[in-house]
Amino acid sequence: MSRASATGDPSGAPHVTAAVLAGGVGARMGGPRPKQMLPLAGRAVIEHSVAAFCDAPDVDDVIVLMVEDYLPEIEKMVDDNGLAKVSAVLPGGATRTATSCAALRALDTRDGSDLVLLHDAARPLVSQRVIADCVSALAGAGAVGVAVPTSDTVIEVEDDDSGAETLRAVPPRSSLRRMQTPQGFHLDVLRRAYDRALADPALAATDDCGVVLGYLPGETVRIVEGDEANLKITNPGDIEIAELLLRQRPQAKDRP
Ligand SMILES: Nc1ccn([C@@H]2O[C@H](COP(=O)(O)OP(=O)(O)OP(=O)(O)O)[C@@H](O)[C@H]2O)c(=O)n1
Ligand SMILES: C[C@](O)(CO)[C@H](O)COP(=O)(O)O
Repeated sequence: MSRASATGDPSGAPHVTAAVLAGGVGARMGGPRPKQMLPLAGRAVIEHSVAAFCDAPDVDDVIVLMVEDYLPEIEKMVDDNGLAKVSAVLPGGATRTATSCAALRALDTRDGSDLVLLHDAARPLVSQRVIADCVSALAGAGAVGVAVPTSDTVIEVEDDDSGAETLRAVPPRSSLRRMQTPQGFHLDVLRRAYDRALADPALAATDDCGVVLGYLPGETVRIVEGDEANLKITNPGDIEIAELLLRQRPQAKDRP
């Protein structure tokens, strides 16, 4: 697999774009504003997410896909905070999948050998280790997911004839993981997967690695170790948990 750069990087490393997906309204969180705009330790949730990729040495530029009404606020956030790697702030789509497609469209003119990392804006605690591991793993795979083991037993359920939920299956826990983001791709791989997925009227994806698995069956999706702290702000109370996790994290100046 070639790592040659279409962008003329003298090191030969491919160009890496991070796309921060922030097109959701945060229905489960509730409240007047999307959850990615909530304050977390003095910054908006989305600012933590964007800053993490701006700080990542492997990442060349960052695009942000945001709920349309909030685009001016995000542009101001980028300017006010010197988030200089942000190259575009664009509208997201009506579903997460549509927002991933909007990110792909924004990268239409890029070379297929470029790399893209798709990340939930709602995961503000993503670490530099996870970002670096995701990029490194793309040297050996067309797609990379980030996942953690599950300490709970995960079950499958179904409704019985009366509509009551019942247990259908208990898959072996040792092979189960909980998927996180970022998820990384060679751009040509993600393009081919979505070309096929969008032609399928039954498309129902909850993440982008799943689209590659489902529509490009021959493509390896490597899984690298995620981080329990890389939680997805989803429900009321999650901001408070993220605040606690952030307090435990060593400050940049104290890191070895
Ligand atoms: N139309 C959408 C829906 C979701 N997302 C993004 O995908 C990530 C994960 O989605 P989720 O946690 O489901 O966010 P929401 O859709 O905002 O939440 P909810 O389902 O509770 O409305 C979030 O960063 C969210 O902003 C997106 O970019 N575009
Ligand atoms: C992509 C994801 O974060 C992986 O765990 C998750 O599937 C997003 O789901 P959501 O319902 O859009 O939050």
